[in-house]
Amino acid sequence: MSAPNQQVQTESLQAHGVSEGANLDVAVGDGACARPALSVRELSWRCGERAILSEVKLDLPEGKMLGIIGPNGAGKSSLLRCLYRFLTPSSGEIQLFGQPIASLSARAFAREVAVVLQDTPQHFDMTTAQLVALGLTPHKAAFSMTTKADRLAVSQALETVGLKDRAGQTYASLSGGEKQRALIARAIVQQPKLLILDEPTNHLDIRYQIQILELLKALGVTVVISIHDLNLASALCDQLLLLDQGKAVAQGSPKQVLSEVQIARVFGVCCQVSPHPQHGNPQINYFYGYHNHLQNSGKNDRHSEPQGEQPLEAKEANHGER
Ligand SMILES: Nc1ncnc2c1ncn2[C@@H]1O[C@H](COP(=O)(O)OP(=O)(O)OP(=O)(O)O)[C@@H](O)[C@H]1O
Repeated sequence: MSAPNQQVQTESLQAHGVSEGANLDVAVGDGACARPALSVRELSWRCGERAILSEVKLDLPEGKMLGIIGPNGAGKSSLLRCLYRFLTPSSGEIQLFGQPIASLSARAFAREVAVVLQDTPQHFDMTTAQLVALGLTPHKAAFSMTTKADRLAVSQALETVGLKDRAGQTYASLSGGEKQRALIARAIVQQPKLLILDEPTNHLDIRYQIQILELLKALGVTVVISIHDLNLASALCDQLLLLDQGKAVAQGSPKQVLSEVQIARVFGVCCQVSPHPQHGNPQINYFYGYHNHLQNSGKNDRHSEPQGEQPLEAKEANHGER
């Protein structure tokens, strides 16, 4: 299938320094790889009587990017909080390169795992460079001096996220998107084996959403992100884990997870899924005004089996193009 705006798209990519051949590098593999970096076994977390996460399982190969997707309240942040040890699971186990994370000291864990959260830290009087340099802390002895190599690492990380000219500006005065990129630079400096990011594309304009996710992929470390934009997740994540009411209802490659039926069932929206003209992974086009239709037909009854059918009006809207 040829995209009508392919020429424009190619020019736009070239304008951002991406060669035409490199476009195809965005294509996502099936995630099959020998060594699981992260293993989650029957992970459950309860808050009082309420089960927030129920028996979640996953294996993520080294160097791959996993996107955790699901509706509001599905348990995405709770799962991430278990992964970075803010929450202690009620049952189950998390292993990093075969070692239970619960057995690692705080310092060893900080060397292995970097976290970028939605809530920005309160380092109001720090410069951006000072904030990024905090990422070096787990690798340095107490009271040790800042070295030339440290300064170079900070400078390179700032350049990578496009903030080199903000190095001396206070972190507090950065825009929302600049703050987000500064936190990612801090995580890069930390040189983790596992990078966990809670909605890293929040606050970012579309150029930086794409750029930051491509950057995270290019780092070559194992990455786990929670993300709401299903098209972005489809384009750039190697694997997806779809959570619904604390349960993993689908996992695998974007092609395996992002079906019209699954999206209707879990998110209660009607859509058309077709291969993206560039990378071939699912591209989702949402239909508007069908929420009530789905409710009336029971097709977003999350406890019933999917019907595999779109409302008639949605089919008509497809104009037989599928
Ligand atoms: N400490 C807590 N105490 C009580 N309930 C909690 C706690 N933490 C999370 N929850 C509940 O668990 C559910 C899952 O929350 P979580 O933040 O993990 O969802 P999410 O998928 O990240 O949602 P969103 O997309 O809205 O960010 C929510 O209903 C939330 O209210």
